[in-house]
Amino acid sequence: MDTLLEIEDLQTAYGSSQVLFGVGFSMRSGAVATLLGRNGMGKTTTVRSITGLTSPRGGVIRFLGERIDGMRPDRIARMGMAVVPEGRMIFSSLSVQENLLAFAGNRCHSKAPWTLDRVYDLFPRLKERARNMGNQLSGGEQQMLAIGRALMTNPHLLILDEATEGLAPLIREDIWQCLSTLKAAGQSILVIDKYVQRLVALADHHTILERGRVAWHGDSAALAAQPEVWHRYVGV
Ligand SMILES: Nc1ncnc2c1ncn2[C@@H]1O[C@H](COP(=O)(O)OP(=O)(O)OP(=O)(O)O)[C@@H](O)[C@H]1O
Repeated sequence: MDTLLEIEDLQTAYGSSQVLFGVGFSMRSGAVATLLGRNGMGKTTTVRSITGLTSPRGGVIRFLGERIDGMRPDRIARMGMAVVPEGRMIFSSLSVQENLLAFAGNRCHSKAPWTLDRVYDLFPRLKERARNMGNQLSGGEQQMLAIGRALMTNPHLLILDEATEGLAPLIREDIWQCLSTLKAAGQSILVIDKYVQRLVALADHHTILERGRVAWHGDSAALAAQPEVWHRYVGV
């Protein structure tokens, strides 16, 4: 499998406050990777650095073999990176269907691209709600819509930042199931979340951040075998 994302020695700051101190990890195409760590450890800042929302002060980020550190967020998105951000950010005054169509495209030139019908197959609930406005949806439905909308861009890499935050356990399980389906279909996914036990079953590779540095990285078998690592760095 090809390397999809490579991060080396990432240094990111907000003004004079440095948050990332040499973060590095890489992801292969088709893999599901996680970024784990307690609140405030730098996960969202890492995502903001990768997606171009916050320019890193130092380090290298390569996506599809091309350097993207310092590149504008819209250009990075057009290369085939889609983020489901914390807070979902769906358009409340557009219908479900309009939200899904707003960013439709085939950025990874897939032979079997995501379409409205395929998204509705993945999330039948969205089909039932197709004509409802974004602000009429439950939290779980909004999350499904945010994921569906990201898929409609046919991204090489899908990034979910705290996608299950605030969701009821059953709805959260729906989201995990959806990610399993996407993984089986070969979608590369970077997941930021705190449900280590569930992520060990879903993902291939994990990077744990502690105060802006990589505290641990390894595969699911290694993480499953070291629950003390979860307790120490993720607090579960
Ligand atoms: N816009 C900002 N300006 C200044 N400091 C910030 C900003 N955003 C985040 N920080 C600080 O950077 C550090 C890392 O935050 P970040 O959001 O990356 O952590 P996180 O691991 O994603 O945590 P959470 O799960 O709480 O979002 C924290 O100390 C936070 O207070």
